[in-house]
Order: sequence, then C-alpha cells, then structure tokens
Amino acid sequence: MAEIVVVYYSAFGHIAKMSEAVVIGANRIPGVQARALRIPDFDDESLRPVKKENQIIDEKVSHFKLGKRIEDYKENEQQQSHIPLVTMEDLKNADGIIWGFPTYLGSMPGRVKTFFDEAGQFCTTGELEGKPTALFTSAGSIHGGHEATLLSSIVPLLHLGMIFMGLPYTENPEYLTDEPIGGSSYGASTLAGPDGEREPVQKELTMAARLGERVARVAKAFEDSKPFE
Ligand SMILES: Cc1cc2nc3c(=O)[nH]c(=O)nc-3n(C[C@H](O)[C@H](O)[C@H](O)COP(=O)(O)O)c2cc1C
Repeated sequence: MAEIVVVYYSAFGHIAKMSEAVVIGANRIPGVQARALRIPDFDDESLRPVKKENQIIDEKVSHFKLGKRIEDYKENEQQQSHIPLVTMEDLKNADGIIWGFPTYLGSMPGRVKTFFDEAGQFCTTGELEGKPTALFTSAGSIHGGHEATLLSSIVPLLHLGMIFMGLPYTENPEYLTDEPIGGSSYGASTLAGPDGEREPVQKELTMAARLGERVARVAKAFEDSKPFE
C-alpha cells in the first residue's frame, strides 16, 4: 500500500475543500491510501495573520469585509479540528506528499514556511528524497499570485530532494479557458475572492483531484519497483 499525505494550511476553508478533492483523486489509484493532515496556525496568537487588531474597518477596504473575516476564521478552525495535525513522522512514512496553502503576499504563508524550516532537518538525513510531490494554492484575486506562490514553493521541495510534479495540459483542458478560474501547469488552485466568499468550483476541484491521482500513480509505481523487504 502506498501512502499519500495531503498536508495543508487553511485559514478560511478554501484550501481545506481543495484538499478533500486531492484526497479523493489520490484514493482512485488502486493500492493507494490518501489522507489529509493539517498544519495548525501559530500557537502564539500575536503571530497569526488573522486577528482582531488587523481588522481595520475603513471605507477604502470595505470590499474585503474584514470585520466578518475574524468570525469566519474561528468557524473554519472549528470545522477543521477533526483533521489530524501533521508530524515529522507522517512526512517520513509517506510515499508521496501533496502540499496545499493559500497565497499570502504572493508566496507561502509564514506558518507554512516555519513548518518547512522545521522539516529542514530532512535535508541532511535525506528522508524525503525521491518522494513524488505537488502543490495547490488559493488566492483572493485572479491576479493575486497563484503562479508566483506555486513556483516559489517548488524551491524548498527541491532542497528536500523531492520529485516535483505539475499538472499537464493534456490532462487538464479546464485551464485552457477565459473563465476566471484557478489552475496552471505548476499545480492546482482556486480563487477565494476579495471578500473570501467564493467557493472552489467544480473545474478547480476536478483539477485538484487529478493532481492527487497523478502523484498517487507515481508513488504507487515507485513502491512497486522497490526490492522486496
Ligand atoms: C496575510 C494575508 C495575505 C494575503 N495575500 C494575498 C495575496 O498576495 N494575493 C491574493 O490574491 N490574496 C491574498 N490573500 C487572500 C488569501 O489568499 C485568501 O484568504 C486565501 O486564499 C483563502 O484560502 P483559505 O480559505 O484556505 O484560507 C491574503 C490573505 C491574508 C490573510
């Protein structure tokens, strides 16, 4: 059995929904078991990006509905509480790892970078080397940095010696479109909207599922090619 872990961070639930689709896709491959695991927010509330003192209510930023967002954040934290927290052991034991996180300032959230830094120990031990890996993200705006986030996030994965996989055109005709949807050669993505009200649409979820399927197929093939232990 090849094990796939979908490791995600999600403040408002969009990435959590995408992770469900990635798990479903990975589980389509016979002999694969996939599950989602969560990177929790910072324990220290002063480091969290979503907090009351950041929610300045002002005419200029009214389209972001910032006041409402602190309530959404708390609700989403509660809704995701049944998803187990990821550990370093989970990463070591997995045959493939798919990472999902929102776009913050055109790159990965600080909490996710901190988690990668903690996993930096594997650069020297090589325990993640050779595992297939992929990425998905979400962004408030269609021009908010989906591709910048995915591209820059490949870097730590390569430092860890993982084998990066994207989303090929031939398998994903959905992103050859003029519709305002996420998705690119670098990984799956969804739009949250400037006020966070948009939900992932079916085409984005379909691409997320295919990403899971693709990594799972390779992880299973690698597992099958290992010498009998
Ligand atoms: C600190 C912070 C920075 C953000 N930066 C961006 C950004 O650069 N571009 C963008 O389109 N959206 C940005 N957003 C919006 C997030 O991408 C959006 O909330 C996220 O995709 C929703 O995913 P989630 O529901 O899984 O948390 C930012 C949000 C926060 C809290």
